[in-house]
Amino acid sequence: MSGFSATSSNQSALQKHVAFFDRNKDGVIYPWETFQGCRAIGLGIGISTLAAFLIIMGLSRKTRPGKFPNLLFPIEVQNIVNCKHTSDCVVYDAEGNFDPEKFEEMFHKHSQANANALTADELSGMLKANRVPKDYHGWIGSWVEWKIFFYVCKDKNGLLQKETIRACYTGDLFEQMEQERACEKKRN
Ligand code: HEM
Ligand SMILES: [Ca+2]
Repeated sequence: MSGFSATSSNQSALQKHVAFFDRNKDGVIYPWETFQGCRAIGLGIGISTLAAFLIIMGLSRKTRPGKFPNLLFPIEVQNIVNCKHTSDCVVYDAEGNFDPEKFEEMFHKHSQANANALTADELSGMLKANRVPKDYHGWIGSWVEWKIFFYVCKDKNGLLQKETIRACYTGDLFEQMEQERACEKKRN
């Protein structure tokens, strides 16, 4: 354990974004917790398994600088900022805080059909515009994050709403989705 409470109020937005996947709130995210978190927000078994493997194997080492590799692939929530990549939207600053100005700028630049939502085409355009030349790792990272996000969170008109995107950045979204799913299950 990292000695860090995953629920502390001085967490950065990026720490909150990932803390949802730390199911037992001990500050460390294991592959099975990523799987459970993905299932809790409604992803299928196949994609949740794939996400758990890819995220954990890609990010674990970066959050454990100087530590011996661990085959359980733990991700330390405290150090998640080390996993930031390039070719992103720069809405998370270098410390992993949410930058409201950059968020508005992103919408200003890329939402055309609707002021408060992105279409699939606008999203693709944004990903292309963010690409730093030859930064293939960053291209893939951004593509996977945004395409899964769009697929899971688009509304019935095929739009990704601005407030949904804001909640993804601030770390509230996954919690909301889990609660909504739980309510739906109760109703049915
Ligand atoms: C299905 C679940 C998830 C979705 C849909 C998702 C989606 C996103 C999106 C849309 C961004 C913004 C990227 C940008 O600004 O261009 C982001 C950022 C990020 N996410 Fe997630 N995420 C998920 C789960 C996770 C998990 C489990 C982790 C790690 C434990 C993680 C780590 C990160 C990091 C490190 C960033 C910052 C990237 C950067 O600024 O360079 N995400 N995510
Ligand atoms: Ca944990």
